[in-house]
Amino acid sequence: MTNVAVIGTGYVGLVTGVVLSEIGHTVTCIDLDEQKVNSLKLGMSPIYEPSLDELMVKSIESGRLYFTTNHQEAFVNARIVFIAVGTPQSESGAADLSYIQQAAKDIALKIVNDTIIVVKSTVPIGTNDLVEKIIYENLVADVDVNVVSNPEFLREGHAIHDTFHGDRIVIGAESIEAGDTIEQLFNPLEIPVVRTNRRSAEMIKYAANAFLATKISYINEIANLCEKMGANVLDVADGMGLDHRIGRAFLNPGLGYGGSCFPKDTEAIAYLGRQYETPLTIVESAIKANFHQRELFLHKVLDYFHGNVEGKIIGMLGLAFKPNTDDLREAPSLYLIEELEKRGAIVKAYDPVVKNLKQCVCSVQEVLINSNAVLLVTEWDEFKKANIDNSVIFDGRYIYGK
Ligand SMILES: NC(=O)c1ccc[n+]([C@@H]2O[C@H](COP(=O)([O-])OP(=O)(O)OC[C@H]3O[C@@H](n4cnc5c(N)ncnc54)[C@H](O)[C@@H]3O)[C@@H](O)[C@H]2O)c1
Ligand SMILES: O=c1ccn([C@@H]2O[C@H](COP(=O)(O)OP(=O)(O)O[C@H]3O[C@H](CO)[C@@H](O)[C@H](O)[C@H]3O)[C@@H](O)[C@H]2O)c(=O)[nH]1
Repeated sequence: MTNVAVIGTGYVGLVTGVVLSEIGHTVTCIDLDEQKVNSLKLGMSPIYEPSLDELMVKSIESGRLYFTTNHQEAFVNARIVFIAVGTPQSESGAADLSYIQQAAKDIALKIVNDTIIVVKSTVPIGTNDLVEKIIYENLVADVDVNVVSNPEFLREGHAIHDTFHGDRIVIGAESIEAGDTIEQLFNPLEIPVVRTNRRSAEMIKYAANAFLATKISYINEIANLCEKMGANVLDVADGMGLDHRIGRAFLNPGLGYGGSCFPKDTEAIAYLGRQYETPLTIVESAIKANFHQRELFLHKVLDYFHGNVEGKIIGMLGLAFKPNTDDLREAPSLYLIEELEKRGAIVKAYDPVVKNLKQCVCSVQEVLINSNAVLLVTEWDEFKKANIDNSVIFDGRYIYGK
């Protein structure tokens, strides 16, 4: 079993650390955020993710999972160091690599063993090369370093399940031995492994996310046409999805995609296309269609009130960008709240997990009572069972039947 360090304890770093320790490795997770590390040490996860807390506590108690803010402490025994820091969108649309660059410098200054560095963050093609360069330029100890790309495919809300039962593990390595070591690390998971060079591995991640985002934008445009033509998009999606070449997954129409990945990753790959003068016109269109979908929904609501929502009470069911998470990054709810309040509406919202916005109320019932209209924004199971009979509902996720 191997001694591993993980830099970054967000969705990806924390889940990676917990799962690696669950399959027998000894893992130390590092984060700069002291408050986060203190709560993690007590077995409290800062994010809402089904079964994460239980597994985390189990691993801490078994003595195979540690947390620290001190890189040196984490690296002293580590043979493998994962980088799982954020790669947010910068103003140009490109991925902001400043956290990655800082992590590479931290590694260079503080590792003391021959180490394999695994880049798990979603990064533009060529970033693993950059990480290797930064490390070798700043390396203090006389040690060997290999950099391996291992993009992550987990979904929020299913993170633990996806890590144990992923469709594939992608390992992009220039050194066969380093790639073999990472493959062995994941061996107990018994998930099919795809071996490539580093640049292909980096591309697989962006190409997969952009494809899924495009699939969503595609069905959303079909849904808009269905509405005008008397077709039922859910029947259409079922009929299309039974063709195994298409598949039913990611054909759920609605308000479009949000979250911390699709919006920024589609922008980042589109940016690369422009940078390398190979425009990704399909992805560019998917991005535009996604934004249009939110606008269209907003305009349906405004039209219902003849363009004037001043003083109207608008109820909102769901705030998180999707069910089973508390993540609000790029959530359509935030766009809708801003646009409606700007026009003088009073928004009251209920989400089973997100409780910290000033619009939050305590129950579905509270949303339904007295609202002039109700917007279904996140398809939590709880809302599927709610009695909505007497309300004007704008169903942003097509959950209320065909
Ligand atoms: N969230 C997802 O579902 C998901 C899935 C697959 C891939 N990804 C990718 O994985 C990466 C991480 O995403 P996330 O959602 O886990 O990020 P996050 O923003 O939730 O967490 C990143 C963490 O890294 C810490 N950090 C930053 N720089 C550091 C440093 N130098 N040393 C120690 N800690 C540092 C931050 O304090 C933060 O806690 C991104 O590239 C993202 O695109 C995310
Ligand atoms: O048929 C669908 C499926 C999803 N969505 C929306 O798409 C967004 C993303 O959903 P999902 O993919 O389930 O969640 P994420 O946690 O963002 O996961 C995506 O992004 C991660 C980060 O890169 C990847 O690791 C995952 O494989 C990829 O699915 C959400 O707003 C969903 O509401 C739809 O509108 N229709």
